[in-house]
Amino acid sequence: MQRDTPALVLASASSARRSLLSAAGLRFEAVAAAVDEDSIKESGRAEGMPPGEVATMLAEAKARRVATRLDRLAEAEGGRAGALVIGADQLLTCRTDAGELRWFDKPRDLAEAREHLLALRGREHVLHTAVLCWRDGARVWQHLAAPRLVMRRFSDNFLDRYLAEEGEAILGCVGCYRLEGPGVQLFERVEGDHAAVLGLPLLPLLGFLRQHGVLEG
Ligand SMILES: Nc1nc2c(ncn2[C@@H]2O[C@H](COP(=O)(O)OP(=O)(O)OP(=O)(O)O)[C@@H](O)[C@H]2O)c(=O)[nH]1
Repeated sequence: MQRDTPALVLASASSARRSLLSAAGLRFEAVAAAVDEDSIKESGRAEGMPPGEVATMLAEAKARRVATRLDRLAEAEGGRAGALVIGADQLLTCRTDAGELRWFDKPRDLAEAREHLLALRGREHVLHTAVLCWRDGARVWQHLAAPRLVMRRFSDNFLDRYLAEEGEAILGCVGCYRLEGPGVQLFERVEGDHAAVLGLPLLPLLGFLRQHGVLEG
């Protein structure tokens, strides 16, 4: 079980990430990171960075932003800084008929979710899922997973029913699905760790937390 060590913080507003850590029995604080993800993504893409590197850069920006804020607060109150902060990010890419690599963000509304799902139908996409730990002003660990998922050629009627059933719940999901829910019906094949699909490569993270003394071996 977790020892009384420096606080563990998840720099994320993602409910799936929070649920995964809580279900694993970890005690932590969740603090949303106010970073401008779009501009970081655009500059990474403009420099020709691969999606996994952009996801890692975003995960680090989130962890660093929250860690800096918490350390400043702790110092201002004469408390102890040095929380271990977890950052994560997930990017979706899919190759188009023309062979281009299209990057997908979370959908802004259900109409855009429909457009995304039609573009992903019958194809393989990759979820570039980065997780990173930050402490005392430095990156202390990182991991990148890249699960590959193949959507079946579901019918338009199925898609209409799916969107009506799931509704806004999928707007917080980069692929417009919750694999742990009805979203699983979209798929022909899923290769990779389930937790990584949901947004947090949990097993490698738990391994680091044990090695770092946050969890007992
Ligand atoms: N419940 C669920 N969520 C998923 C699934 N696949 C992707 N996601 C979510 O899609 C989101 C990916 O967007 P990100 O930008 O990485 O994270 P976010 O939701 O904006 O949250 P922050 O970490 O605060 O940036 C994450 O919240 C993932 O948990 C899934 O199958 N199920």
